[in-house]
Amino acid sequence: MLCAAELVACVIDGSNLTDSFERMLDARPGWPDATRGAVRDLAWSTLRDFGRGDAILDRLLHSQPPTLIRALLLVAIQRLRQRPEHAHTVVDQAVQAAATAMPGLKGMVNGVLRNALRQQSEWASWIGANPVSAQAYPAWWIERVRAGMPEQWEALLAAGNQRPPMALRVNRRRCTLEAALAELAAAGIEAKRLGDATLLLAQPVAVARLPGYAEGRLSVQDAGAQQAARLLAPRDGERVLDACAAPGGKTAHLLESADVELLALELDPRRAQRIRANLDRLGLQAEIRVADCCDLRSWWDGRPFDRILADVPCSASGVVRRHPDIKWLRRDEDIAGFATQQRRIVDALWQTLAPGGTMLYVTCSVFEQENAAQIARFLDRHADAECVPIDASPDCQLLPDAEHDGFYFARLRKQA
Ligand SMILES: C[S@@+](CC[C@H](N)C(=O)[O-])C[C@H]1O[C@@H](n2cnc3c(N)ncnc32)[C@H](O)[C@@H]1O
Repeated sequence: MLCAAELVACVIDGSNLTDSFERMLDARPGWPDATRGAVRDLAWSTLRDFGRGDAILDRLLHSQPPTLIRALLLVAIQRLRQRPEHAHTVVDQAVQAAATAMPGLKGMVNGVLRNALRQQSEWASWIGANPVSAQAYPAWWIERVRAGMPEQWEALLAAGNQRPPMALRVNRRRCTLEAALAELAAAGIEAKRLGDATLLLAQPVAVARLPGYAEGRLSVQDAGAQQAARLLAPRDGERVLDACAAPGGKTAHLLESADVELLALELDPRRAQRIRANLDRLGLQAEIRVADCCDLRSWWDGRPFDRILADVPCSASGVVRRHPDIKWLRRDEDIAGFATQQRRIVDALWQTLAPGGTMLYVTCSVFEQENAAQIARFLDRHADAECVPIDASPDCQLLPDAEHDGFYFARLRKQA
């Protein structure tokens, strides 16, 4: 419980959750999968519950404790809400954790949690008293989604508070879907077919348990993310640019789909290394370059691309259940910053697309400003661009559900 509280405290202090967890794992190489999973589950569930633990604590605390102790109380309250039948164990674990981290505050933690338990029947009304704790999102986020999707906003917010599904992509160069399903079944892993190369697991499992993963027959990739290669639909012999490529999930899928000449660009050198590792595992080849895709002079040789994947940096609001720290770390004004960055990227990349070529614009966002509004402005600026419909619509906004995360896709064709 203390490790989960440390992760929550890192996020409260402004750090990225995934990076903080990776640092924690690096410092504890011997941790078994079960311990990693338990710490992850506790920290991630606590952070998904944005504002709910605070709504309870604010009624019980008379002064602000140090961040780590507040984080510990949030983790304990989340656990108490999830597992009320284990209340005494949860309180004991929280008190022990406090005794280890800040012995002087052990009594306070004990007192607050026992007081909380005595008033458990009030929790629902405390949480329901304001929209932030009721929905478990910051107020600005609720407003943005409500304005953009007046009919779906509540379902959308609720979906972002669930545990995410786990989907796999079968590397069709090395394995068939049927063979992968049979291998999973033999390993006791239940899965169902979602698409030509997509499997959805009944329950998430540790990657190390996946048969064929190390041998490159399978990858872990959300089913929504797998739509990108289907929609860009590269053909053998084409020249393809993956402009924002790391960690390389979609790069690999494009290379599994057709024999293309692919250039993968990535701004962050550390993240770019992950593209190489992914491609090596899957037996795939591409040119990988560390570059700012907007700075054409630094990387473009002037030969146009037939297809471009622009999987641009974004708010990640469509994958918030996988990255719940973004509810805590993002600010409303950040969204305009992402929109500006996205605009620079698509305007630069458009110059490198061949006449008649296709650029797929992708975000994992559910905010209109980064999606449909961004593309409407792009079409205003570029008279030679048109949207190629996706399933009879000009674009496609996938909302997160039990099968996939939230993504936005717009397929743009340059006039020949
Ligand atoms: C949404 S992620 C890409 C995910 C990736 N396509 C995949 O499916 O695995 C966006 C990536 O773009 C990179 N990026 C951001 N700005 C960039 C730029 N100007 N040029 C190249 N890469 C950039 C980020 O570092 C990040 O790795």
